[in-house]
Amino acid sequence: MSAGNVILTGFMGSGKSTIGRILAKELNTYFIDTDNLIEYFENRSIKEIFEKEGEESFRKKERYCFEWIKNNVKNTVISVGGGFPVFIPEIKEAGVVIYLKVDFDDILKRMSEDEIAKRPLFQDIKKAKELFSKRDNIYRQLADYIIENRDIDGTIKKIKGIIDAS
Ligand SMILES: Nc1ncnc2c1ncn2[C@@H]1O[C@H](COP(=O)(O)OP(=O)(O)OP(=O)(O)O)[C@@H](O)[C@H]1O
Ligand SMILES: O=C(O)C1=C[C@@H](O)[C@@H](O)[C@H](O)C1
Ligand SMILES: [Mg+2]
Repeated sequence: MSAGNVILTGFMGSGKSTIGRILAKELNTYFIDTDNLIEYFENRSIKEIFEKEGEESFRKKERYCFEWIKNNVKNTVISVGGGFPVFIPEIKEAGVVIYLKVDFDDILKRMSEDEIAKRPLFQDIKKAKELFSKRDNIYRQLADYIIENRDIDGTIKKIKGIIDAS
């Protein structure tokens, strides 16, 4: 990867973690997932953080993560949490931002019950859908590139094209 970091954004279940991990391997570079990083630093799950301390506290931890990444991380594929760009609109300062846009119904089809259980803001499907609609605009505005409704291979191919051209 020639330039700095590649940052994947999008709603819960849009594939940021899955795609990011594969992409980093294929590019032979580093991979960071902010949700995993927070769980590692805290030695507990996001679900537990939300339950014990609430969302606001989680967002502070994301902010800390962002500052750390901005100051210390280069040439890395970074998958951020679904709300990360919403609460940290300066996200572009840390790299090229790619929004993985997937329709809500497709997200629902691909998420298992176990995966839904790990996501505190996905417990009520109606509320999750409203959140999805509210956030789409924000993701779009903060993205350098948008990739819509592709399978895993197609998404990775597109991202590689973006990296090669930049
Ligand atoms: N392009 C894709 N096509 C089909 N299924 C996918 C695709 N990308 C990811 N998946 C599947 O969707 C599920 C959720 O993906 P993933 O955990 O990567 O989402 P995420 O964007 O990181 O979500 P979160 O913001 O909650 O961390 C996984 O089971 C994954 O295998
Ligand atoms: O969309 C969100 O706000 C979230 C998405 C997940 O990746 C986690 O960061 C957490 O569950 C919150
Ligand atoms: Mg993820």
